[in-house]
Amino acid sequence: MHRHIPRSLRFRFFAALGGLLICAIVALAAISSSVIFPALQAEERQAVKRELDRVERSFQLEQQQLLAQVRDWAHWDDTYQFVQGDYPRYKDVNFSQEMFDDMRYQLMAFFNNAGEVYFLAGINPTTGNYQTCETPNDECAWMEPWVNRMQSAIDGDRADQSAIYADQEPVMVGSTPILRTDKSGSPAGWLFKTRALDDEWLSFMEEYTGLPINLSLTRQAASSSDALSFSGNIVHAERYLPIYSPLTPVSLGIGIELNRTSYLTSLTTFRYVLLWTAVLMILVIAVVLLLLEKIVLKPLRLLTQFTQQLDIHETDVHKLTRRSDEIGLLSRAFQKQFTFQQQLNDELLKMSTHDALTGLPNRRLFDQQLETAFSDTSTDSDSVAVMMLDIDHFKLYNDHYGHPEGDVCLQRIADAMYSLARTRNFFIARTGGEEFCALLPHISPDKARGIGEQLLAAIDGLQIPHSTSPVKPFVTISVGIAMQKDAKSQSPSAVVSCADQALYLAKEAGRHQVAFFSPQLASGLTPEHNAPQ
Ligand SMILES: Nc1nc2c(ncn2[C@@H]2O[C@H](COP(=O)(O)OP(=O)(O)OP(=O)(O)O)[C@@H](O)[C@H]2O)c(=O)[nH]1
Repeated sequence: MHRHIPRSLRFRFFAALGGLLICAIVALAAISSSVIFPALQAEERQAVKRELDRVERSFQLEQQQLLAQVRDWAHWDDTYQFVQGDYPRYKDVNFSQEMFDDMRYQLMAFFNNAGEVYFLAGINPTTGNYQTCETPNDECAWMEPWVNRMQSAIDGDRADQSAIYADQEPVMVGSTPILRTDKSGSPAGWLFKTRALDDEWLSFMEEYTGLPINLSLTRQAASSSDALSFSGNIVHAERYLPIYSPLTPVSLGIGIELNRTSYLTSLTTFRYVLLWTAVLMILVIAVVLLLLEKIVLKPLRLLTQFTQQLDIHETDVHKLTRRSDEIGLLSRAFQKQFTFQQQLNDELLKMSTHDALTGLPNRRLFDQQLETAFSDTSTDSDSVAVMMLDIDHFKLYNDHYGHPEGDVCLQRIADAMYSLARTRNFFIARTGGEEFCALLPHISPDKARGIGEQLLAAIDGLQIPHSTSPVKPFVTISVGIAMQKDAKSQSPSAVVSCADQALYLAKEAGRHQVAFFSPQLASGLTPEHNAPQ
């Protein structure tokens, strides 16, 4: 029988491990969202910053190179003489459209030591033609805003540096005072070179850095942090570099576009790891539950059935008691306890149904057997005989030989009766002090009488001396027999009463004899002897 236990160990383990699993998954999710995903994002931002740093360094390198080229030209005796009017062929010898194209210059401006324009040469941004002028007017009017910025830099003592001018399209500028080759003496003027930060320059930078770059001008101060925006697999990053402007704050934004492959791959890998960790945890817990069920819970259920003495198969008991673990120990302890309890029960049962002195069944068992025998009687011709046997003058025996000797006498008589009962297959019990009862099912009156006489003879055969007996010099018994059909009601107690009356008749008739109950004989009895017991 399988009983439902409301809060079984299986339920508790399932709840505990299930709870543990949920906690672990929640913890994994929390760690992911609070630590790992931010770490991955920070790593991506670091990678973007490294790329922006690289682009900024390339930009600065370009500025330094331009400044170095300006200084190379400005610290040269030829240039020195040129701005002092001593070398008129200088411009024809050194300047050409090819040189400007090769060096990616847009404008070269020479100023005398009074800060006035001395000579201008450049590539017209509209026509792409090479032009030289003495002043930024007429066809060289496009140079004017730059020239003004350059002159204000000379006035502001900011003419020995690299800078970005962003009044129109942004340009990179390098400027320095014009000196002799050995840098002796005072400056003869200033030389400025500009390089347009146009599409051509951007293609050059892209080739140089390996990144798509774009530039933008923002009319606000440069911020210290980079601006990042994400769209799909692409991250757009922009860094703002400060540009000197006399009027409004302006900054130059250098933008790059990066593929997020590395970040997205890490994210996918991590999600994959998370998923498999969760699946693995579920699998481990399922296996743990299965093992628990097989190794602990099922044997425990069997043990519970075993301890409750429910219907449990012998092989299962064998399996339980053969185990070498704690369940095996418990099972063996229970088995030992059960065996001990069984023995105790058997002993108690025997004590409650048997007589301690003679070992014969007692009155209680006799009454049970009597009920059974009567209910088993199937036909009218089938009958049960009840026999009552009593030791003659046993009081005298006790008085003469003593009570202990009386006990021995009782035991010997009981043994003799039991031997005969076993061979003749009937039931015998000690129902009182020196009184015995026999129960003989499916027997005829003649055969019952025969058994009664055999019992009488068996006791005679013991030849237990009884010197004070008025009957014989040895211990004798009297026997009263009644058949089931003798009693009107044919109830077990009525038949016993009849047998008792028959015994009384045997005693009255001189003892040491077998008497049969008959209604005629019974009518001569005193009323108290006729009364059923
Ligand atoms: N030794 C011993 N004596 C017992 C035991 N049970 C009963 N007796 C004795 O049996 C005697 C029965 O005496 P009575 O009932 O007067 O019967 P009786 O002396 O046998 O006389 P009748 O039955 O008329 O022949 C009593 O003396 C009881 O003490 C027992 O277990 N051991």
